[in-house]
Amino acid sequence: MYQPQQNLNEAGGVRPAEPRVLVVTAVEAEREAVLAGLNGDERFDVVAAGVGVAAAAAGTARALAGGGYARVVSAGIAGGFAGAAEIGSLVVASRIVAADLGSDSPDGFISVDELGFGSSVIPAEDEVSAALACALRGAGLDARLGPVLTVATTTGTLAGAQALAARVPGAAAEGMEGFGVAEAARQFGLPALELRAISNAVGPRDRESWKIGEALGALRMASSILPEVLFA
Ligand SMILES: O=C(O)c1cccc(C(=O)CC[C@H]2O[C@@H](n3cnc4c(=O)[nH]cnc43)[C@H](O)[C@@H]2O)c1
Repeated sequence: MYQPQQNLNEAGGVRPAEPRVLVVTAVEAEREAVLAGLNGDERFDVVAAGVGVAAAAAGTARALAGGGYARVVSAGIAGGFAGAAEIGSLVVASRIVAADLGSDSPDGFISVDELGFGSSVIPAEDEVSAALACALRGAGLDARLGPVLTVATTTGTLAGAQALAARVPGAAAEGMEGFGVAEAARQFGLPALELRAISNAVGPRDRESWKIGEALGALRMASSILPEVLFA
């Protein structure tokens, strides 16, 4: 994984002194889509930290340890919940929810919050996330604010999708990294937002229906809007 050195860019040149934005994706294809959208904007560092919340948190913390950042963005593809986010659309997180962080029981899921062991929700609806959703729509993109769930296992059944939608009212999208990125940012005292491009429907596993290329295209388009919003 590329480890940005705060004072030098990838070509070895001196970086701009202004606070920077760290964008964290899971895989290289997502990182390349974001970089294409940013079109060489050196105020951003983009790292592919790996799939899943542990890799996301560790990779984010590793990058932030170098200092110099003002904000963190978790970006990538995601599943969309029926009626909330269609394939090819974009979701900006109003809340970043660790939706399976807790305990199972005969009476159903018990969240870590209910267990008294911490919080599974990181609020993300601030003026910046709202401005991003607005700017995306202003650019003609299908974008909305909504809760983005982080799970350890991609949902693969209708019952699973229904259980998550009942657990998190208004759930818009499901990914596997956002809570890890946002928690690492929180521990560094930095704001975080999550931007997801929808590649598939959350529900019965149907690999053939995934539209990863379309979602990566939407992610690239959305990334081109980030500078005007994050450095307004
Ligand atoms: O089940 C499969 O065959 C399959 C094929 C390709 C990719 C997957 C993933 O689980 C990708 C996980 C990866 O992409 C994000 N993502 C995209 N859609 C979803 C989703 O519906 N639920 C959770 N995560 C999703 C995620 O952030 C990972 O980085 C499976």
